Amino acid sequence: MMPDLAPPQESDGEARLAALAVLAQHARDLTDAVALTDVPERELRAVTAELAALTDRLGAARRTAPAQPDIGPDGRFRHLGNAVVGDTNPHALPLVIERRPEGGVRAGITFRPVHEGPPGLVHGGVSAMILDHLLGEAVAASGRAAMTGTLSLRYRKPIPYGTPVVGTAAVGRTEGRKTWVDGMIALPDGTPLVEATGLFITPSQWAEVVLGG
Ligand SMILES: CCCCCCCC/C=C\CCCCCCCC(=O)SCCNC(=O)CCNC(=O)[C@H](O)C(C)(C)COP(=O)(O)OP(=O)(O)OC[C@H]1O[C@@H](n2cnc3c(N)ncnc32)[C@H](O)[C@@H]1OP(=O)(O)O
Repeated sequence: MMPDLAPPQESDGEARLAALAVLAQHARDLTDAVALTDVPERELRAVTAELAALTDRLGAARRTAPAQPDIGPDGRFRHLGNAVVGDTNPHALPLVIERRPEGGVRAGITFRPVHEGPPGLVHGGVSAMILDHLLGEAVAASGRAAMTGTLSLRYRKPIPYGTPVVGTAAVGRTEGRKTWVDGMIALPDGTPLVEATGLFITPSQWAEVVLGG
């Protein structure tokens, strides 16, 4: 049984959502362009004025929250507004997560310069966010809906941005509403960069929820 999801907004047709996802990707590209631009000050000011006008246009009809979880046209749960995986959320990488046949989840990740923490390297809070989500998805893949209770990280090696790395997570054990789950971000050859372990708790009101594929 899926959790009760909010009814879709009238204006959330698939064509509009697809257009919003394209806009969100342009916003990500814009974010990268802002962080890395080397154009002169005069050009910066000109672009800023154009952007302010575009922000006003989008704000002409404004919601209080991004797209809420729903069931997509493929019959699968999706959360387009999510900060990590949401196609219509410019903040999302977005992470594309696969469920592994042997259990758990996997995602290829290429961090970008906007994720900078230490010079030239990925911010530890950004990798923590990705691992939090991956661990949560592993719990969901095991059929439970849960929220992070605790998350513990071991940063073994710095993560470079601009090169592909791999995130994985899998459930260890469960006890009542508690699920222990482990994950890591590693180089493609398996070298661990950040290891995570978390305790996820199924809120009592979600205890009856069994998530499908
Ligand atoms: C309608 C739509 C629904 C859609 C759902 C779809 C989901 C899946 C789909 C797709 C995957 C998505 C993946 C997302 C991943 C992202 C994850 C996040 O970032 S989540 C945000 C960050 N986490 C929070 O904000 C939690 C805030 N905290 C809380 O809400 C509560 O404290 C909560 C739920 C964690 C526990 O509340 P209680 O009221 O259920 O807990 P009590 O009944 O007091 O405790 C139960 C047991 O758990 C232990 N416990 C509780 N909190 C703990 C904690 N923080 N650490 C350790 N143990 C804890 C307690 O000691 C107790 O254990 P004893 O039974 O006595 O042995």
